[in-house]
Amino acid sequence: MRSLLRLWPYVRPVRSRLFTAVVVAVLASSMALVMPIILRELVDGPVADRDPGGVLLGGLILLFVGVVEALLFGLRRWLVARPLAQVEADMRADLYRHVQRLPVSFHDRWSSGQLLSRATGDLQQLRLFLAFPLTFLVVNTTTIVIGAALLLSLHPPLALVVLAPVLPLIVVCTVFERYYSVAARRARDQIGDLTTVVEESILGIRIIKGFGRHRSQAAAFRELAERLRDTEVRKARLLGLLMAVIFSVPELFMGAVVVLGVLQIASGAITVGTLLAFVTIALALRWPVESFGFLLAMSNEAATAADRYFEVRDTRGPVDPGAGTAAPVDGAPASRGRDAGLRFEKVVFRYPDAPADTPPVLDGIDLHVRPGETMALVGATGCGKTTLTALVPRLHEPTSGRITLDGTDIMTLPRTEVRRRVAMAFEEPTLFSATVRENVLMGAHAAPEAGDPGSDEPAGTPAAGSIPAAGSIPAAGLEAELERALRIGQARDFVTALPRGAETEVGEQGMSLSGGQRQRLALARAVVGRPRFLVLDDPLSALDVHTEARVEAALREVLSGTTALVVAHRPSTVQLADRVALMEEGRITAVGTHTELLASSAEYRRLMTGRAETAGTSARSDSEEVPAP
Ligand SMILES: Nc1ncnc2c1ncn2[C@@H]1O[C@H](COP(=O)(O)OP(=O)(O)OP(=O)(O)O)[C@@H](O)[C@H]1O
Repeated sequence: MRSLLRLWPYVRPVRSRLFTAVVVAVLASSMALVMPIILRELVDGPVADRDPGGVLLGGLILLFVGVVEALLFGLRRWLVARPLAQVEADMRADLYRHVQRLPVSFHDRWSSGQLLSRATGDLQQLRLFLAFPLTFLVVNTTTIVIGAALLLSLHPPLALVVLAPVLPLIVVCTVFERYYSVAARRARDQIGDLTTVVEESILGIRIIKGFGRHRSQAAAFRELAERLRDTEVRKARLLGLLMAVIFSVPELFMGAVVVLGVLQIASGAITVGTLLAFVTIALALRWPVESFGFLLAMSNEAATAADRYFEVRDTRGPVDPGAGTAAPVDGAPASRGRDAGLRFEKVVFRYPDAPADTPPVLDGIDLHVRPGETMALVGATGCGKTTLTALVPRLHEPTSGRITLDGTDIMTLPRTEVRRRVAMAFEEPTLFSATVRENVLMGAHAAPEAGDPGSDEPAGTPAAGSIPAAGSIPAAGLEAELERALRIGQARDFVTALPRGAETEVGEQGMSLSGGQRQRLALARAVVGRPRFLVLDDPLSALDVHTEARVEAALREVLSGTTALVVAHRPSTVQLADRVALMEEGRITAVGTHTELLASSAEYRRLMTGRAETAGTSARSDSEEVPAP
């Protein structure tokens, strides 16, 4: 009940329709109880008196009552269909919005399948509950109470026999509820796990095919599907048991009533019409009683679905201390002092779910990227480079220490403002199923929405397929900016060659493009808004040498006007930087120019030359041949 009561804020706007629908359903059900009374009058009156006119009239009245019952049930459906579809849509929209705002650490923990199943199956279950069990639990209880009162008024001793199983049935239902809710929760979680496997297999179909893993993948799927099947069978068994009790026990008592009733007629205590009315009312109560089994089961499923839905909704992102504060105006005095640029001060970071006794991923990072400077971040794989870059746009937040943009602590700025100032391109270039233009212009953020201070997402981030907002660039300049960004990403040629140019849809995750093409669009997206700060996580890794050289040449133009932190694995990318920071096991161990570090750091020499040798590109990257930036 507690779980289901939480639906009230969504149900409130449609409460009058829902209430009307319940009243209409009660009226419709009462029609079924009126019929036996008419029947009694018919049998004891016109039928006993052999009056054909009376029988015809009685028949017509019965027909009329039946038609009214059908119309009322139809009206009930009409009343609830649209409002409840709206409730489902509102809940889904709220869930989507909430999930979009939750921090990256939440998404690291939650599988996509669990989120998908909550946004689809669980919400459908809730709509079904509001449309059906909620109404009929009320309607059937009312019908049973009215029916019981009618039976008691017709013949109290027989009525007590019919109603005798009510108490034992309530006990059985309570026990059932306890077991069924456990199985229902397990089934819904297993559906979430299964959805994750299906989603992963579809997204990773190339890898599965490439490695011939379809059999093992199918086996993994089958195992999960069988587990779900077992849980569903358990649910069916529990429901079957309940239904067997609910169906058979009243039936036995019905049999007893018929025998006792016939004896009563024989002794002249009641009329045939009274017994007929009695039995017909008792039979009319059969469905309300029998339906309690599956109504309870559906309510249980709905309570589980509500729990799962609110589990996500109750997850709070970290509070945004900067939310609501006015962001300092760009170019304010602080930005011109010694604090200008991007500065890390004693930054320590540990992933939220990391065991407490493990060392932090970043341990006391002190680094200053001066305004207009490009700093390359070089380090062995897994040393924490990506993690460090993710802290700048506040995808994660430092465990301790601080990061400043032009002297302002990013924790005092609203997230939307941080992300307006900082643009990113990741090694894995994610595109959305939208056009090239929409994907690239995503990087042009709109001004933060009023009343949206705590959002984890920039206000201008569009949903996949929607038209992005581009607030900081005037509409007239948008075309030119798109052209410029595509030119820097060396993407103009291939975009022009696409069937509809920049208006071409790139398909789900941009899979219709090559890895290098996706990377170039992601780079264009990062530079499109002329960001003040640019964070690039090895953004050229998928490009061939010639394209990489062309992109680098164009990128120099952008980098000269921005403060940039660039994760570099290759000497050629290092060439873009003014200085290089060497990272080892979560610490910055050296900072200097490429030449200085080559001369002073054995680890740096190893990374620059060793990488080249294993990659077989020693001619390009041998330390002697890599020109100092
Ligand atoms: N979401 C996460 N949760 C927990 N630990 C993580 C998470 N992401 C990364 N790590 C751990 O943090 C460490 C640093 O990872 P990170 O991706 O920052 O390294 P990197 O230097 O960028 O590596 P690469 O050069 O291979 O991209 C690794 O040990 C990794 O296992």
